[in-house]
Amino acid sequence: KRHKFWETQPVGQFKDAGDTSVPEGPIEPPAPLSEVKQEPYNLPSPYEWTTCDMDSEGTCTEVYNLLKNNYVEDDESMFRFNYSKEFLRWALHPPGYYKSWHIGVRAKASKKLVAFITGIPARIRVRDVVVRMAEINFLCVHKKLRSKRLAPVMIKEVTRRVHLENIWQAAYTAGVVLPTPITTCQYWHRSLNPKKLIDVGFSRLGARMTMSRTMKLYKLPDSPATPGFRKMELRDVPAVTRLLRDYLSQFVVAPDFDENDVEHWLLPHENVVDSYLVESPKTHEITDFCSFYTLPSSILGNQTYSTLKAAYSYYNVSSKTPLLQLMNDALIVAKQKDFDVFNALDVMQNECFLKELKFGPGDGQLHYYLYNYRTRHALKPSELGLVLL
Ligand SMILES: CCOC(=O)c1cnc2ccc(OC)cc2c1SCCC#N
Repeated sequence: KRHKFWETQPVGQFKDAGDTSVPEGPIEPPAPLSEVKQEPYNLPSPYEWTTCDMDSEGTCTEVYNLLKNNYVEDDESMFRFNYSKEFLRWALHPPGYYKSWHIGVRAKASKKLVAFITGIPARIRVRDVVVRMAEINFLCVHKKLRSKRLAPVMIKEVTRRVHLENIWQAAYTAGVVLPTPITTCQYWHRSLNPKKLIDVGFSRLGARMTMSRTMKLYKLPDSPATPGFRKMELRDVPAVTRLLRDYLSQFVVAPDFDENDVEHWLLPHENVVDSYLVESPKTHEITDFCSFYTLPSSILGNQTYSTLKAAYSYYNVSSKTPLLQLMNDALIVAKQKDFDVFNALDVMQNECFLKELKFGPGDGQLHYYLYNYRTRHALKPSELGLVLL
């Protein structure tokens, strides 16, 4: 398949596949900042660059509406992601973020926001090397402006602004295959509200199954089973950071979270991220942790329902409580919070609970990519310890 743009970029090229003679690491060296293009790339004449201040209520609403109406849909156009404003502010304002990396494109005449792309800084470890990277996300071009080749110039512009901060690597995901995935993950879905998922046409009644039999199959207890299972609080940040850093050290690619990162990414934030831990009733030691983020989707073309309330597995650590039991408690609290479905990728050790907790495999795949960084060979999903929003 021709990738006119990606064949010009420092990413693993399909033609080099299998060539393990090249060492793991950057594909191109950093350039002196004086050699980085100082002015923005040219857009087609009707359009102009804009920097989106997500702390501005008006701008945040414009970004929210652009994504709500034009962002990623599943292959059957049953759902479209509907990231909330609160979630977008959380996702784009981690410690050390750059407003200049929240890039919009406006139509000069109407001043309407017609496209968006973002970066946030992150420290990502690849094997034993911690690399400063940009996590690229929320690339969105208005439906009416597709195939105008806006995406390549937006990717070049965010890359330029990342280079200006002396960062030369990036991480991103896509539902499509580009040169060249470091790994390919599978989505899995655990019904919490099976009747709604059947009514919207996502799930189907199993053979010889009634609706009431199906609802019983997915029924969960009213409260978590693990003694000492409770919401995470600010005072838990140091202990959760230690627990998470130890746990993530087993994976080939994982974030290098410090306490500031844990406070931002994992402290409960209503309608954005929920996190729980197990504090041993006896020793008061924090032994386990689980978390999920809130990402609703618009349900397209359904008379009865307009929104799917979906929870997405985030970072989970089990050191004393079996991961199966910990994740069943996560399902229980997600159901208590009226989520319709609990989604998880087959990354980290998730495989060990997916089938047993009645997750079903999705038909979508998620490909993970690194920019300007070659890994010796592709990873298995179980070697990946990174969840991007
Ligand atoms: C019921 C299970 O499917 C989803 O939760 C869902 C919801 N919204 C989407 C919007 C765009 C979309 O585009 C790929 C997929 C979905 C999906 S399935 C893949 C995400 C997961 N898990």
